[in-house]
Amino acid sequence: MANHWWEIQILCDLDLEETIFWRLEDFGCRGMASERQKNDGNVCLVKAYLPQEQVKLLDLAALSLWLRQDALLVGLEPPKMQWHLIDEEDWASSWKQYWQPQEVGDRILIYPAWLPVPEKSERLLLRLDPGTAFGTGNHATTQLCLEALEMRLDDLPNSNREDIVIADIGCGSGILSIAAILLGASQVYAVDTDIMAVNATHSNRQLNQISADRIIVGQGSVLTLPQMTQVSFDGIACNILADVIIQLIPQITSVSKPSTWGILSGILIDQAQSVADTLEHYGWTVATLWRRKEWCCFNVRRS
Ligand SMILES: C[S@@+](CC[C@H](N)C(=O)[O-])C[C@H]1O[C@@H](n2cnc3c(N)ncnc32)[C@H](O)[C@@H]1O
Repeated sequence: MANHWWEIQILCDLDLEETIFWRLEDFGCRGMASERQKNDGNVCLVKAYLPQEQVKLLDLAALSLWLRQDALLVGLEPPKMQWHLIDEEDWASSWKQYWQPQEVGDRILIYPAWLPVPEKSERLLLRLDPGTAFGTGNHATTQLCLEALEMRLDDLPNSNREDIVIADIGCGSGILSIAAILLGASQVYAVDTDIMAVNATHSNRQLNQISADRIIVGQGSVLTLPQMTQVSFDGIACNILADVIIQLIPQITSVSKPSTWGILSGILIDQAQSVADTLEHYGWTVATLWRRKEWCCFNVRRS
């Protein structure tokens, strides 16, 4: 049976675009795009997609109500929202039209797999077909991780970088694993509880012509890592939600060594304190906290 996706279409005042993106992200949408209307530059059409089984009709109606309230609160015309089901194939092609190459940080260019590879690029080309897995590089939480990885790895001399082994917990499309290799890390062990993410990471590794012994992927979570390797991790990247990260901190601690650093993202600013408290309890120091929109990313190290 074909998988179906909700396509949500929202016609709104341009000033509401940012708030609507925020709501849609929070709602769990994967793949969002916005287009200015040709006949009125102050109006845009936002489209967002999510798997059918993820929400019920009632949830969509509630979302529509929130959007209405958000608009009324700031004195703007309420947006017009409609939704319908589309086949997975249509979802993939609708969404692919909108996803464009994107520069992240100083060195990386995320590049959709279906576009022809540019002959020359001053940036590291990270080719990606996320399929249904999370991790296109559009999301603030992923961008924060990519920038943090760049900073961590660029700070090291080349000779040291070649020995760096990283764990990518919740690898999604494999975007962080691939970025780490492009930035010079030696090996990445990537895990995700979702088999679709594991498959996406495998195929994106191949797409980027990275050998299978440099990105090793497994289905599972932190405690799967010691079954995959005896090597200790120099760095850990984990972009999941705060509640999950808090639960995983003891396990993350158990697979790290005294010099391990960590990049933890997917944390809403309101939840930062409870993550920081748990980290401190397990002997981690928050070196820096980076913010983008309502999200933050912790750069941590063992005390
Ligand atoms: C927000 S996505 C991050 C994807 C990618 N790493 C990125 O930065 O864009 C979170 C991923 O974590 C996975 N996940 C959720 N809970 C997990 C857990 N307890 N252990 C491992 N992976 C988990 C999800 O399946 C999802 O693919």
